[in-house]
Amino acid sequence: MSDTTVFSGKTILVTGGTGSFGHAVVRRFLKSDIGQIRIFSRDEKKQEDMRIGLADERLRFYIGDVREFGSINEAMRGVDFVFHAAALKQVPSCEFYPMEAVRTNVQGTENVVNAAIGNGVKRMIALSTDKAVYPINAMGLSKAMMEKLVIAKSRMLEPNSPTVLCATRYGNVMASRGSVIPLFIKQMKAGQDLTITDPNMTRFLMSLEQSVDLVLFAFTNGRQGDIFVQKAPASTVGDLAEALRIVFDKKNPIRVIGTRHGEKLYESLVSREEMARAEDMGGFYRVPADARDLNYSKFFTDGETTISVTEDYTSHNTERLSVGQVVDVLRNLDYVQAELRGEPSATPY
Ligand SMILES: O=c1ccn([C@@H]2O[C@H](COP(=O)(O)OP(=O)(O)O[C@H]3O[C@H](CO)[C@@H](O)[C@H](O)[C@H]3O)[C@@H](O)[C@H]2O)c(=O)[nH]1
Repeated sequence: MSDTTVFSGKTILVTGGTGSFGHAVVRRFLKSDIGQIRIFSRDEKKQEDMRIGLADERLRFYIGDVREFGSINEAMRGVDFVFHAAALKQVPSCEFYPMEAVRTNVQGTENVVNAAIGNGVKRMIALSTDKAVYPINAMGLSKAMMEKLVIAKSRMLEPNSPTVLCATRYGNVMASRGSVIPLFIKQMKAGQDLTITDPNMTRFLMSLEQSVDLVLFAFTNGRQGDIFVQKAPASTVGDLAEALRIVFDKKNPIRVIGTRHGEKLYESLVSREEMARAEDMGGFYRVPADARDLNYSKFFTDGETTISVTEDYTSHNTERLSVGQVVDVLRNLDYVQAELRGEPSATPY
């Protein structure tokens, strides 16, 4: 890791640290001369598996729930940097239990932020999703509120506050647990039809490693209340299925099942309203915190002329990968390589 000097001897805390992102970020940090990594999560079994699997004395495990201020506050003592990944992220479960999404994603984040401020943490990066932009499902809505909360809290901090609060947003992580790539592979291997919702539906494609890159970019470049997005290519679901059939040399028929509850034809990573003030940083966009203060004038009298002429940044208008390009991307994924070698359960968590 190139950021060795920033993290030398420091203590970081990862909420939701036993999940896919947690594993990826921890593996990255263990290559550096980090002082201590604290994993904060609810599930003791997953913590035990991680402790045994990674076997590194710099790891510390904290059982707790972001919903309980006391538990996160205790884990935050003496911490320099926080990566806040704990969340309810399944669209259907949040849809059925929206208050559970509020409790974890909104109130839990408030606890994390308050504990970070109270303990003089230097940087706190919260992980959000493209589903928080123009949200239509409870998961996205709760993540949108999480972002608003981070920004509102950051606005209330003194300019010289030792704590900087930021967020990152990313799209679908390829081959993550329960996602469409493992599903299609399972269907192909079982000789079943590939169940496609809508062949023209698009999603941003990102690897787990890129999600770590994004969070570290936010870490290095973040100013108070910033939201960071990494530019990413997209593909249609139809092309993704076709590419997987090529990679696995299968001819399973396609069956169109229609759009599922709570899902969109395409996702937006940056809204039109945000694009009007976003800073293009090459591979990334920085969306600075809305500078309106509590005198409210900009909510009522001072408008923004550029908004109407700007487009949002979506999986429909970003770089579109061809089937051949998706094939190349898939062949590079560890998960796909393991599946091709016939090593199932390549996702360790
Ligand atoms: O049987 C299926 C399942 C999915 N898809 C499509 O494949 C794409 C990706 O689907 P999926 O991998 O399920 O991702 P999303 O629905 O975009 O979101 C998933 O990934 C998010 C980020 O990890 C989670 O928060 C959500 O709960 C989870 O549904 C979408 O266009 C789906 O319509 C199909 O065509 N057929």
